[in-house]
Amino acid sequence: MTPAARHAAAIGILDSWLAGSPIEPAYQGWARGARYAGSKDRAAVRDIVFDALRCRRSFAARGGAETGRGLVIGLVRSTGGQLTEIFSGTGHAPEPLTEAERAAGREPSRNEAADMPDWLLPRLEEAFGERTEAVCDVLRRRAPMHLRVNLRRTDRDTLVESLLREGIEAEPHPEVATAVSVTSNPRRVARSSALSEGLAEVQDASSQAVVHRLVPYAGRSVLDYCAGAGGKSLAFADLTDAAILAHDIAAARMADLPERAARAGIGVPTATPGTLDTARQYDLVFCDAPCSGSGTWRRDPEAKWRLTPARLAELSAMQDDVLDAAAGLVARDGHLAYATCSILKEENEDRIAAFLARTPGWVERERLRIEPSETGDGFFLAILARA
Ligand SMILES: C[S@@+](CC[C@H](N)C(=O)[O-])C[C@H]1O[C@@H](n2cnc3c(N)ncnc32)[C@H](O)[C@@H]1O
Repeated sequence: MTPAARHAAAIGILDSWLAGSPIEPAYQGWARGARYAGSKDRAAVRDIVFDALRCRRSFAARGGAETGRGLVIGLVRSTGGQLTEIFSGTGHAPEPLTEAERAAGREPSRNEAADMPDWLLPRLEEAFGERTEAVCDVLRRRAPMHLRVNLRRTDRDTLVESLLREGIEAEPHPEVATAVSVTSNPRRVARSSALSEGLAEVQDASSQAVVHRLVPYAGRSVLDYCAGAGGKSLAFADLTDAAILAHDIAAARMADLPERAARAGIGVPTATPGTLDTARQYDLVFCDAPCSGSGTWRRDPEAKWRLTPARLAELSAMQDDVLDAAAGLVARDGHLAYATCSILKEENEDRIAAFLARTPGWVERERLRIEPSETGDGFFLAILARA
């Protein structure tokens, strides 16, 4: 496919999305019909679509319309590309710009330039003050890819060498001791032998940093109460000798965990609310709570436009329920840790304040707030204990 044909494909996918289809089915619908598209074409089309999702408002302003064409015109204008080369009308390229399209388009307003829904900006300002613009700007860019070295299998330098043999360049992360930043060919990682042999797991550096901060509190037992796919359970098992139990309300989310644990040379049993022994207590109960994911919106930009005030309130109620249930499982001298990959105060500091207000006898011991940046996703962690 020519670059122009790739942009034409992205326009079609973005139009389906704007008409109400979720982005994955919209992309897959195109990909299924595009037998002529090789893996590089598919990756390039996906990149254009996701760039446009991340920068929806600013691209629509520069492109003069919130349509697939408008977003892609805005993208080309924003990135200094040649509109006449992409919109040439030849072969499978998009049609040339009309007079009206050439005349349309303007510099985005301050809110549009942040590429955030209007209702969210004041909430981000509450959390970040003068840094709000910089934080929004980070979320407009592609996310870095990080791996966690599995220390029970290898070390970071050996992992970097092993990746290089498969044409993947990577370097030690500047801040997180177990993390490696992939600097070339990230799409090869999923099928690399480093992953299939259990030398590493894909995990953002901020997720790893949260586990590092909790290692001193692990004691002899950790309950990963909202384990999901179990990335943090595996990190705990690699970094501590504590017994780890992975728990989630949805068993299906943990389906791959036993296999991943076996590959890493560790054992991580799983439980659900139906099987969890609620009479048992743990030195550390870790709640990686369901949240808006706003600290990771670079990876899932669709979610930025899908979140509503009503959904945020629903999430806050779920977060409160998780904290209440988890607190009862903490041993007398143990710790309760609450984390989200959200950057919204409502899901973070406010949830801790509400828990402490309604649950006498608990105090906050430590807090970590990680701003989304070139080095990792946004994260929040609070560590609580009985007074
Ligand atoms: C942010 S994700 C966890 C991510 C995971 N810890 C990781 O590192 O990949 C939140 C998880 O909480 C689970 N969850 C939601 N409500 C829950 C509840 N009341 N009890 C336990 N798990 C819950 C969801 O099924 C989801 O898998």
